[in-house]
Amino acid sequence: MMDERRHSVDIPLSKTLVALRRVRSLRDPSTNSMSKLSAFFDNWNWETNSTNGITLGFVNSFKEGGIDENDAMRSKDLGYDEQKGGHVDDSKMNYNLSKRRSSMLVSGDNSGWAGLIPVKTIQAEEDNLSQPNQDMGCENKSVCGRYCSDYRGKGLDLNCTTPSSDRLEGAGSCNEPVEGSLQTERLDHTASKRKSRYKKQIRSSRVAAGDVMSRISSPCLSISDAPLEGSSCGTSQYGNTDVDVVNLNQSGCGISCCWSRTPRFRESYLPSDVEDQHLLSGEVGVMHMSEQRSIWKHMDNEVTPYFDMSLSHKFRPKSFSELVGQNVVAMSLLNAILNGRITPFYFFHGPRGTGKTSASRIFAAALNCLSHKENRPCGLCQDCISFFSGRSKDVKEVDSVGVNRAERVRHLVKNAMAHSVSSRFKVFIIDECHLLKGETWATLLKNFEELPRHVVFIMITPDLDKVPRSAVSRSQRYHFPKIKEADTSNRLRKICTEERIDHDQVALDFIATKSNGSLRDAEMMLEQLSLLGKRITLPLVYELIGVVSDEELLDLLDLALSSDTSNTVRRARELMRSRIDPMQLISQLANLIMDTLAGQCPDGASGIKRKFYERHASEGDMRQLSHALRILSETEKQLRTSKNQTTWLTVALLQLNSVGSSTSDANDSRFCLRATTPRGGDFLSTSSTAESLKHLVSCACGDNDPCKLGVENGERTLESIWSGAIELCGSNSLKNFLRKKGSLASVCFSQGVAVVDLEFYHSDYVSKAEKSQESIANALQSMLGCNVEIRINLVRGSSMTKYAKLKKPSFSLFSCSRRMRHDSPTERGSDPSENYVASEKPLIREKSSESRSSGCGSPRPHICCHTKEAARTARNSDANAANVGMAVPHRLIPGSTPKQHGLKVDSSREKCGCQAISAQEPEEQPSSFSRPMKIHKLHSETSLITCSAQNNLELSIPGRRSSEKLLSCSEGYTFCCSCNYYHSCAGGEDR
Ligand SMILES: Nc1ncnc2c1ncn2[C@@H]1O[C@H](COP(=O)(O)OP(=O)(O)OP(=O)(O)O)[C@@H](O)[C@H]1O
Ligand SMILES: [Zn+2]
Repeated sequence: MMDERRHSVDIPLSKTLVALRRVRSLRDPSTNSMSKLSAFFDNWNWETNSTNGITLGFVNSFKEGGIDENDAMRSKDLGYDEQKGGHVDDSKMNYNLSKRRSSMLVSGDNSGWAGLIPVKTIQAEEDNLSQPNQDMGCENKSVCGRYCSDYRGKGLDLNCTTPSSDRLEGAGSCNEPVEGSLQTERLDHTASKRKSRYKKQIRSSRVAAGDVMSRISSPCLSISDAPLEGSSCGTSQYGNTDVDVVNLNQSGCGISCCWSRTPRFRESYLPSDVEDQHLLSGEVGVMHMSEQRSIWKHMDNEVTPYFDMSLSHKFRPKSFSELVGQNVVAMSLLNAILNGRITPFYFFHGPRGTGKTSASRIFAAALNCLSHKENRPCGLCQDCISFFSGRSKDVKEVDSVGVNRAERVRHLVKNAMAHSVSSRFKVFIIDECHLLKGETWATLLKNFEELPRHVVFIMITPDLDKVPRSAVSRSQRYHFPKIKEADTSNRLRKICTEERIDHDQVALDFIATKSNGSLRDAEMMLEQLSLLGKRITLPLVYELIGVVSDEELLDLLDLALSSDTSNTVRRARELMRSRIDPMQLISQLANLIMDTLAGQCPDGASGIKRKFYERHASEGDMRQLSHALRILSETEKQLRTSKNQTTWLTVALLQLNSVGSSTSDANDSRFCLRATTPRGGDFLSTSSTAESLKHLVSCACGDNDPCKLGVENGERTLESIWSGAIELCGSNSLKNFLRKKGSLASVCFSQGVAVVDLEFYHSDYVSKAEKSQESIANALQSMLGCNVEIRINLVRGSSMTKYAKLKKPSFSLFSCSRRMRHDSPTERGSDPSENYVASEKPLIREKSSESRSSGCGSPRPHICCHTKEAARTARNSDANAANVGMAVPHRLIPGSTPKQHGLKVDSSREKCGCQAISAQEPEEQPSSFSRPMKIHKLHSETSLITCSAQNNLELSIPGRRSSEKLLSCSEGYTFCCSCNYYHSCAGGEDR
């Protein structure tokens, strides 16, 4: 038509010529007619202009008559400015084109762009699917992969997008014909490049075609089957319930239900919905990616520039077989359908991103699928097509927020009661149903019994506990567990292959690990990484998500477990200063330790990791690691509320090496340092608890004669601690006194408290020390960095001979006198009626019998088993002892006698003036003792002891006066703290 209105835009000549060539190339060589984009380009007019060269004009061939408002608007949108009449920015033009097309589509305006590319033309192109034709203008079909195949699978030979690195170029050549034309100059330069790829593309196109076939089992819409209902497909069965999502398809369709019209932001405003929206629209065959993008812009108030679908939307499963890692659920749901065992209420619950929403849609489709085959939804039948194209009137996704209003839920129920339009089932999918109010649930449940058999509610929630029990108990519940790492990893690999994302498998594995069972999270992470445009490698993943590499982690853990305090601090600070989140670091350390404890070296673990596992396989290491794990878990809790996470994490790391590898039981963190030699010589100085504890650790880790090593280390450490503590004492006289007259005999760590034994060789010194007890305790506390309980012991007979006697190796090793042992009934022996209170067992053992008697399987003699309760009691007891500043007796192990230990036994009590009062009930006999006890009176002071020949029990009498002595008894021998000798007292009678 000559009077057709033309709107012209000036573009540079070179571009125009290339564009012309390009337009020609769009013609089908056989018919010489414009194929895919013919209608579109038929509406562009190319003309020369004397001043501006060639002008590209838009011909409104779809309007008969002259200018109308739309035309004017279009011309404006195209960038034509009559006043200026000059060149218009290409990008602006393209943007306006998209925008305009979008608005026309959304508003149902068929007169303009929507009509430019008749469905028939597209349909015709469908036939050429397997013949990749450059002339069709889609040179990147092969690259487009899933896109092309998907759309073709749906009978929509829409434009293509090029994922990954080819995206931009693809966009130029495929998605945006106009843009493509305008940019052809650039593209032309790359023509040779494209040519070389052409062969590849042909091959890939075949793959794409194959993909269509492979997706036959998926519910893909085929246009030949699809009734293109246009914009007037009837009134929604749901009427104006208004409970639906925002209905962008305002063109009169009235359908307010669709396949993926979830009202949540992430659903509503992401590309898959646009895909769905496009499927919803009457113009299914005419929408191009550019148009989709325009819609996305429109949907997002034209703020967010979308260029592509997110991976998680692109790869949303559309059949049960595509659901990853939910085989049980999928099979169960499918069988329910096949056996006709459908209930009105279903709950899909489980962690986020595990496929609940996808499964609910698949289930809804399968419920109405008309196929007689087992593989449902077939994607081919009438119902599947209308469902997947978003035109199903019987499946509805309900916004849980929207439905929360009373009138809406009533409306919903009313609609549910109505007959389904064309399908067998009327399905309501309510996502995030835990957000429903009580009254909404009440309304739903009130009508539950009356619901027709054809109504199915699928309620989705991540947390079933937040849903009323009354609703849950009436429903079938399907739990969607976290997706296994292997499944996630496989899925990611598949996506990478389809999307041509260059990757290292180990990086994908790591993403799978970090996604915590959420496939969506994994896909999102992959997407982020793919956007970097680099090969996805492990370091890249580390960098993106801020985790520490294996090497760094193991290095740090090794330092922390060793005594290298300064390097531990330095390394930890370095890591956290650079990029690592302390919480993340703790979690990684914990995972590493857990793997080591479980003895699992993951397949594919790095060499360095493997070595670490091998290095920490001994029993001592295991104990150390399990304690480290406890420290980390406590720190993790602390970090959650702490503002200074870095500091506290560093503190925790420093504590890792304080782990009692000398502890025998994971429940008890006690360990002990004990001096074995008389004090004297130069004392080593130490600077920190960690430093002092390293000796202990090395003791426990040593393979050769650990006791000896432990003793030596312990000795050195004690000296260091003592000298350090003395330095911290305020007064010089106290310093001198402690230096000359006192020594540190042992330090026992238990439950964060250090029980310190100090020894003095004269009672005067003891009393002097008692007077300065507070200062000494403070100094030791500063030195050890933890709470301290001190016990001031008198070592009688201050001669070194006596001292040396007490320090005989076999004895001194176990002279941490407050070790607790709570024997099991079998260990205790015959009488189960014996009522054991938290008892303290002598820890003095013969070296030879250590491994046998320790009960914890440890070969280390200074290790024994403790229970928490025993430890607690011991601490109380120790505290009491410390409070009174009394000497603590040494203990004997069952079956041994003092003589065997080279200890003096005083058979004539008169020697020290001890008087044993036999057969006298104690005034404060604890009820827990079932056996009669003997009370011995030593000197004039009353002490309570137990004197059972079989059991070695010691009483802790609450409220004991300071004058009372704490005694112990072993195999009938009692240690008298007054005379420092053992007395025999078996059965209350001296032996
Ligand atoms: N089991 C799965 N199989 C395949 N893809 C999955 C699976 N789970 C999640 N995905 C991917 O994650 C995306 C989101 O899944 P979906 O919405 O079904 O999860 P969801 O469990 O409903 O999550 P939410 O609880 O957050 O709603 C899907 O588009 C898909 O790409
Ligand atoms: Zn079907």
